[in-house]
Amino acid sequence: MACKKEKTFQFVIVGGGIAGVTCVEQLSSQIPSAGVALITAGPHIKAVTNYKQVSRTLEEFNVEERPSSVLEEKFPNLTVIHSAVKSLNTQSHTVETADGRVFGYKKLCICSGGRPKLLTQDNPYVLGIRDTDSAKVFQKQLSNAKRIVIVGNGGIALELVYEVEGCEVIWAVKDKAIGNTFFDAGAAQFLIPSLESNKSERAAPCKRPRYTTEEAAAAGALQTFTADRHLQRQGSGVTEPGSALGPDWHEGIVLRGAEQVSRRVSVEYECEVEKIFTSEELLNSPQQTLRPENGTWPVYIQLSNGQTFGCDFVVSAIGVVPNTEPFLHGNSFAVADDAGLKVDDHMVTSEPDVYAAGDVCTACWELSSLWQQMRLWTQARQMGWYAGRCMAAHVLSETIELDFCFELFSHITKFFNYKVVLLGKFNAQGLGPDHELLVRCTKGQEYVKVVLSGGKMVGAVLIGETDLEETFENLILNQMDLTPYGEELLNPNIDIEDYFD
Ligand SMILES: Cc1cc2nc3c(=O)[nH]c(=O)nc-3n(C[C@H](O)[C@H](O)[C@H](O)COP(=O)(O)OP(=O)(O)OC[C@H]3O[C@@H](n4cnc5c(N)ncnc54)[C@H](O)[C@@H]3O)c2cc1C
Ligand SMILES: NC(=O)C1=CN([C@@H]2O[C@H](COP(=O)(O)OP(=O)(O)OC[C@H]3O[C@@H](n4cnc5c(N)ncnc54)[C@H](OP(=O)(O)O)[C@@H]3O)[C@@H](O)[C@H]2O)C=CC1
Repeated sequence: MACKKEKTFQFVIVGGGIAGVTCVEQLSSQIPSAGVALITAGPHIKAVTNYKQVSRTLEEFNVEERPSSVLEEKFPNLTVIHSAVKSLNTQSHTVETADGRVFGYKKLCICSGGRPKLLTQDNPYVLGIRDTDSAKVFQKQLSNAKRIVIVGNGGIALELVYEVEGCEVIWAVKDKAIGNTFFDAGAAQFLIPSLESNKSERAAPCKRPRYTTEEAAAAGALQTFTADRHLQRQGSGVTEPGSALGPDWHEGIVLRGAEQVSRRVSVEYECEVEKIFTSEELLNSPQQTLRPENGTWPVYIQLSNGQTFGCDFVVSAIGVVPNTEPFLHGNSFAVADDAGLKVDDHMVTSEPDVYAAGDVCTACWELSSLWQQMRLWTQARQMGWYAGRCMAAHVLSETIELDFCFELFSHITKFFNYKVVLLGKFNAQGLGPDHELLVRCTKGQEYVKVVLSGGKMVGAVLIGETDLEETFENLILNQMDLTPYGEELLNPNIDIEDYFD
């Protein structure tokens, strides 16, 4: 880094996604006189709008892309620099941008997000979806496609298989059930019928009826309850990167292929990708598993279950890799197994005066037994906000404790047009055999799962308009012994909110 330092800022934040922007906002409001620079590779920044605290830990908000001038007008001490950081020298406390400028910092926060993991690199027929540009490329290619293969079993795959129309979708998952990142097999079973119906045919998920006996009987719901509702106690065991998209990213864009069909999804379970190849490679290969249409598709994908599918393109939805390049070179950052920058309970990396937040970092403090990191919008906002507070506190020589939002994992989202709330150890993560599950399910309406450990509630999955999130959040947070209530906990004829008031 031979160039001359242009300016030194008290705080430099790298990345204009939710983590970076929230960090900037927090710092700028807490210490308005401090010089803050936001260095970001993308042309826009992300802004949280319509923020709503749903309960103690659950939050909902929209995210908008905005010109950075909006932020600069709001915070006069902020300078936004639109260029990628190409190198960082933690010894001299400087960063160099792709356009050759060098800036000094007193404290730096890396919020450079992540990029999609790709099944193969540099294959034009394998797409990852991350930012607005990659979503546009996907949309354009889809408009001419008759068949696509989606690989992966997490958030993006769940959204795409439901949203894509006018195109046959082959969904390759490596598990026995769909949506393994968010659900167990029971929830997957509940959701699968939504995939089999046309989007236009499916009933809008209804608001949860209150289950008083009279109302249920009057509405004919009692019959539904006895026929379809199952209350079970189960045994245990069960280019320049832009900012990541987020909630409802697909709502403003048409995801339609070239066919007249509405939705046609077939799921290939328990398989991984063995090979991806072009029609020429296929025709030159001696393999025997050819299908009649072979040679007519631009790309082929061979799965470990012996099936080979031709398609217009493959979507690689297999998770994200933290964007740590090129920051690592020449520095000695401690990096976690998932390639994220390790941060402690003050969001500090292993390098002095360097913090990190959002998808790029890996939480390495002693985690609460009810919280885990997932690379989500909400956590990016919470980490960016908390990193800003920690940076300010360190400059002001104040002490700061780990924020309450890291006590309990909570996430609200929507899959297959159902509201989905995840709390705590919703999939009994890390609990071993020492837990039990209570499940209540009404076909087409709601799926409620509670995870109990030692008689206490430690997690829950709520699908549909259950209205249970606040009560369950309280039960998880207060760790009340629920043994005396047993299965009554999910009895639909008991208003649980009143029960625990
Ligand atoms: C398709 C899709 C749908 C999603 N849906 C949801 C959802 O419904 N709910 C949810 O909670 N989460 C969702 N997520 C996840 C969520 O979007 C991310 O967890 C979150 O946006 C991460 O925020 P971030 O600020 O850490 O990173 P990003 O948003 O990725 O921002 C990183 C920023 O860093 C910049 N940058 C990168 N490298 C450099 C560099 N070298 N120099 C300077 N700047 C750099 C980028 O330009 C960008 O501005 C979704 C993600 C995707 C891809
Ligand atoms: N509504 C929401 O909350 C949404 C959130 N997101 C977020 O956006 C980010 C990107 O989403 P996405 O890409 O779906 O990532 P996710 O992490 O959600 O899911 C990745 C999926 O791919 C599987 N996988 C990993 N490697 C392979 C492989 N080689 N072959 C086949 N499958 C593999 C993973 O299995 P395993 O877990 O066993 O490794 C997992 O099921 C995530 O952070 C996600 O949380 C995205 C969309 C919606």
